[in-house]
Amino acid sequence: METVIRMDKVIKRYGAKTAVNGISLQIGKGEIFGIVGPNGAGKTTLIEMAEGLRKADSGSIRVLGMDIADHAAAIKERIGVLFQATAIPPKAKVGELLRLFSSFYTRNADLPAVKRAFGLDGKEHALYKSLSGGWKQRVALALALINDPEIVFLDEPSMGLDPSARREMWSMIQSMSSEGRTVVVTTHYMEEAEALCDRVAIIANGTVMAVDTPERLKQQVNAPRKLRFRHEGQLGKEELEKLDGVLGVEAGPGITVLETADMDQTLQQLFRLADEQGWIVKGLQIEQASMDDVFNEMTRLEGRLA
Ligand SMILES: Nc1ncnc2c1ncn2[C@@H]1O[C@H](COP(=O)(O)OP(=O)(O)OP(=O)(O)O)[C@@H](O)[C@H]1O
Repeated sequence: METVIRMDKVIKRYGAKTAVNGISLQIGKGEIFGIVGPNGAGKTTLIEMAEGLRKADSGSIRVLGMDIADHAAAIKERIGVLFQATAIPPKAKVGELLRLFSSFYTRNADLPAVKRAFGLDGKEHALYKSLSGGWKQRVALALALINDPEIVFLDEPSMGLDPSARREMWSMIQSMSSEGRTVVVTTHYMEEAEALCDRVAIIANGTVMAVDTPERLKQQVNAPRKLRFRHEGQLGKEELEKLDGVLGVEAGPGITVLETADMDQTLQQLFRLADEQGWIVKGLQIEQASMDDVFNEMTRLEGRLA
């Protein structure tokens, strides 16, 4: 895959605070790449350095094959940025905003197509400030595409949106990617990273803790997994607690949940025990680690290293 963003040992300090501490990342053409991390992890600083809005103290950032330190103007022509609501003139009408932002670039998208894509056809005369949060965000996304960018940077695109507006936002971001654009998105929401992103970098304290697909991140994490099953016959809670790897047992009426640190061992021993005691395991479900588990594990690990 062609690399469109390459960061090498990037460092950014604000006085005594090191906000980005030697980050190296490569992002491929057409990827939806997520950057997640707790508050103050350095997400905005990182993304704004790649946009050319902040300067790195050391290391290099190449965007579309050019060094951002030398070619910021040329790169800005070819990237799109999600403007925060506060950066958009509130008394402007939607149509005026689209024309105004178009005038900032020499290269322009097909405006009617952008309006159609974001459902803004009937909204040209609406005042930006009169729109709901979801519609404001549609306008901001349309503005981010106004120069037909190859890469779109979205810093917290679904902040403050309700769940249905958030889902609409996801599908608009997916369309950007299916048009061949690369999308770099920061988020606090692990479920968003999982639903949307091809790969995710988890950052904490200015450092990359892990980069991979959500699926592989979940497989790597050492979080306890759950085994949920129904059973026929009398089963002893104490014996279940003694199985290798078991951390906890919730034995409700008809349903039992085992939390285990060693799924393979627990599974084998569970069936052996059922056999010995003469009861039957039914409807067995294995609950995977979630992206929240991944996030908690990675940030906990970072706390231990810091
Ligand atoms: N302009 C600045 N001057 C001084 N310190 C800053 C500045 N911008 C960010 N910081 C500090 O750098 C660290 C990283 O901030 P940054 O905004 O990049 O993190 P973030 O991961 O985007 O956080 P959030 O999720 O809260 O937006 C924080 O400790 C923050 O206080």
